[in-house]
Parts: sequence; structure tokens; C-alpha cells
Amino acid sequence: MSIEISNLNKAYKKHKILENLNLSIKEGSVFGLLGPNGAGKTTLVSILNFLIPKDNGIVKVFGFDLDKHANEIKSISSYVPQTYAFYPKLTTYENLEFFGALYGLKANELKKRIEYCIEATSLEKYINRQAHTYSGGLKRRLNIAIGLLNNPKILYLDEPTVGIDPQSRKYILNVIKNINKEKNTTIIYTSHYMEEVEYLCDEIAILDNSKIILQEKKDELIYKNSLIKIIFENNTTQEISIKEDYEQLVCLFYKIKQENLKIKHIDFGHKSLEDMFLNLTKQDLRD
Ligand SMILES: Nc1ncnc2c1ncn2[C@@H]1O[C@H](COP(=O)(O)OP(=O)(O)OP(=O)(O)O)[C@@H](O)[C@H]1O
Repeated sequence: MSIEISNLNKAYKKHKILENLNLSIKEGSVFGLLGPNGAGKTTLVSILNFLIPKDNGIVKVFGFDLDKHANEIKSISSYVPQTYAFYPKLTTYENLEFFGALYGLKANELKKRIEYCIEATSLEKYINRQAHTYSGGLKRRLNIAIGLLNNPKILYLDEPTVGIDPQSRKYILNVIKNINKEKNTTIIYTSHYMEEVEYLCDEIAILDNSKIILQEKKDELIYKNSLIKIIFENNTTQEISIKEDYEQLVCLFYKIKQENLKIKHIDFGHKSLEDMFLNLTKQDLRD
């Protein structure tokens, strides 16, 4: 396991943000952490990255205990925050040199790491341009490039595609997929873009009311929410959830046979992740 959390608690005064939270994340997975505004996603990721302390609970990262092995955990983790975390007056190369030096990387190794980070995020053309001149998509890619400098085994990405166009978003999602595939890096990905999470992640958890209310492999989630839509020749349609309405499905096929109903088209799909999310978390605003 890359992350094992048991009975994690965090509160601000009397406001409980995380309450007896349990979570396990497998090594090498791309893990989507979802939740409504204010659910506690950033709080959880911040605890895992030593930005804020937990109140109590046991947290292990690659077997290292958060309370006892901070240095070991920091050396294998990297956190890419929602905000831009680079110097706008520096170029890509200068930013990477600066942050690489902070990791203590020496000349030769630093050069190699910088080359890898530039290639992984396709920033070759921009290495000598000051970061403040970049588009939103390039800035996001530079943020990720900096996050790769320490060759992390676990990479936290907090809403890395906010405020950029669909082309840049797709590009960044593929960059993330490649990092995971090439290096088996565990990716913890928070986002409000459900279609992104569906495209990228192999496992999904939803945080709400200070607890994990769902954790499921994506394929399993899709299977459980499969829908069959039958359109009849008289243009009436019937949509049936295969898992929930099994009896209804059998009755329908019985009726089709008995009444010799003519089918124009059968569609097979699944509920969108957004529908599943709203179903579970309900529609009322949190913040
Ligand atoms: N320093 C703080 N003091 C008091 N309350 C805080 C503090 N930091 C966060 N909170 C509260 O903790 C809750 C969880 O916040 P957090 O930022 O972790 O949520 P989130 O799931 O990341 O939300 P979003 O999707 O909007 O980014 C919110 O209600 C927030 O107002």
C-alpha cells in the first residue's frame, strides 16, 4: 500500500473536518479524491504533506509512519498545489534549477532531473522564457514539472487543471497518465471535473461530511451503474439500471416477448460519475 490511514481526525475548534477517517491507497494507482467544496480534500492532502498537523490517528506512507519518519516520507512525496508555486520572473529552467537545488540535487543529477521534468511536461520550447509570460496551461505544466524534480513515488495533484482550456486539460491529463505508466508513480488527484476523474483515475473515493462515503475501483463503479436503454418502434423509451432493477429488466424482456414489442434500438451505457456523485452527496450547497 502507498497510503494507509486509520482513524484520522482533524478539527478546527469544534468544526470536525475529518472524523475517524480510514483510507487505503494501492501503490501505482491513479486515485481520484472527490468531494463537495469544503469537504476536507485539501486538509487531508495537507496533512499527508506536513503542511498542517493532524489531531490524531495513524497515517503510513509506503510503510513509514507520519509521526516518526517525516524525512523519509518527504523524500518520496511531492505536492503540486492549486496555486502556482514558482517564481514568475524566472524562466522554466531557472525555476527548475532553483527548486532542484532546494532538494539538494547536485550538478549532474540536477541536470538529468531537469531534462526529465522538461520532457515529461513538454516544456522544451519554453525553457528560456520567464514564467509570467506563459499561458495558464503552460503555468500548470511548469507547476507539475517542479513537482517531479525529486522523482516522487507518490505525487499529489490538487486541482491541477483549474482555469485552463479543454486542449490544455487533456494534454495535462495525458502527461499525468504517462508519469504513472512510466514510473508506476502513485497519483492522488483532487478535482471537481468529474469527466477528468473518469478519464484518468482507476480508483475513486468521495469525501463528504468528514468521512469517506465511497471508495471503489472505477471499473467496478461503472459496472454497478450500468444502464440499458431500449427505444421501441413507437418511440417510447425505457431506461433500466442493470444492477438495481434486475427484476424489472427480466419483466421487461418477458413483456417484449409476450406482446411481441418491436425494438428500434438498444443502447448500453452507464450513469455519469457526476450523477453518481450528486446521488451520493445530495444537491445542497456546502459552503
Ligand atoms: N485554517 C482554518 N481554520 C478554520 N477552518 C478551516 C481552515 N482551513 C480550512 N478550514 C475549513 O475546513 C473545511 C475543509 O476545507 P478544505 O479546504 O480542506 O476543503 P476542500 O474539500 O479542499 O474544498 P474545495 O473543494 O473547495 O477546495 C472547510 O469548511 C474550510 O472552511
